[in-house]
Amino acid sequence: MTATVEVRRAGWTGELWSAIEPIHLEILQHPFITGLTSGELAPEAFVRFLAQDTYYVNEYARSLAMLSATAPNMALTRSLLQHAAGAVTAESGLHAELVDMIDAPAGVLTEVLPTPTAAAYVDFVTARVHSGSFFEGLCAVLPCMWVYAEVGRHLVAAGSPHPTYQRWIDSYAGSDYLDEVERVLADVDVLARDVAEVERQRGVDIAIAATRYEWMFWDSAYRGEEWPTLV
Ligand SMILES: Cc1ncc(CO)c(N)n1
Repeated sequence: MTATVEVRRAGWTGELWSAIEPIHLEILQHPFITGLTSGELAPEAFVRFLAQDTYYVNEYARSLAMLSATAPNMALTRSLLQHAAGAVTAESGLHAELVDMIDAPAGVLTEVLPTPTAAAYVDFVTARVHSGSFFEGLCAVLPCMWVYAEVGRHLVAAGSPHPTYQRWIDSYAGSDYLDEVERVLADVDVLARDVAEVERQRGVDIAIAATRYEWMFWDSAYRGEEWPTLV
C-alpha cells in the first residue's frame, strides 16, 4: 500500500504537517495499522489498544477542556470544547461498543494499568498543557486529533474485512470527527498569525514529539508492552 496524504493545507498548520508527515507515514506502515486493513491484527492487540486508549482519551479530554478554558479567543474555546465533548462521548462510547463487538471480557476498559508509553504520552501532553504557554499546550494535542483523522482517511479507502476494525476506521473517517478536527485547525491557523516565530518553532518541536508518541502508542499495544518490573 502506498502511503499518501491527500490533503495539503495552506497556512501554518500546512507547515506543521510537513514536519510531522514523515512520522505519520511511518505510522501508516506500522503492522498494527496495516493489520487493521488486512484484518490480520490479533484481536488481543486491538483490545490492549482499546484499554490503553480509554485511559488516554479520558486524560486527553481533560487537556482539551483546560485549553478550551484558557484559549485566547472564543472561536478556539468553542472548537476545543466541541472536540473535548466528542472525546468524552463519541470516542468513549465507541470503545465500549468495540469491546462488546469483539467479545472482550467485562472490565477490560475500567481496570487499566497504563503502560510506560501510555503514561509517558499522557504526562507529556498534560505537562505541556499545564506548564507551557497556551500555544505549546495546543501543539501537544494537535497531532492526537490530526493523525487520527488522517489515519482514518487513509484506512477508509482500503477498508477492513474485520467488522470491529471497520467500525473503528469508520468512526475516525466519519464527517463528524473530520469536521471537528478541521474546525480546530482553521482556528489554529488564525491564531498562529499572531504568534512569534520562536514560539511557533517550539510548537513544531512539541508536535513532532507528540507524533512520535502516537507511533509508540500503537507499537506498544502491538507488542504488548509491560512494565519491566511488573510482579
Ligand atoms: C493515542 C490516541 N491519540 C489520539 C486519539 C484521537 O483522539 C486517540 N483516541 N488516541
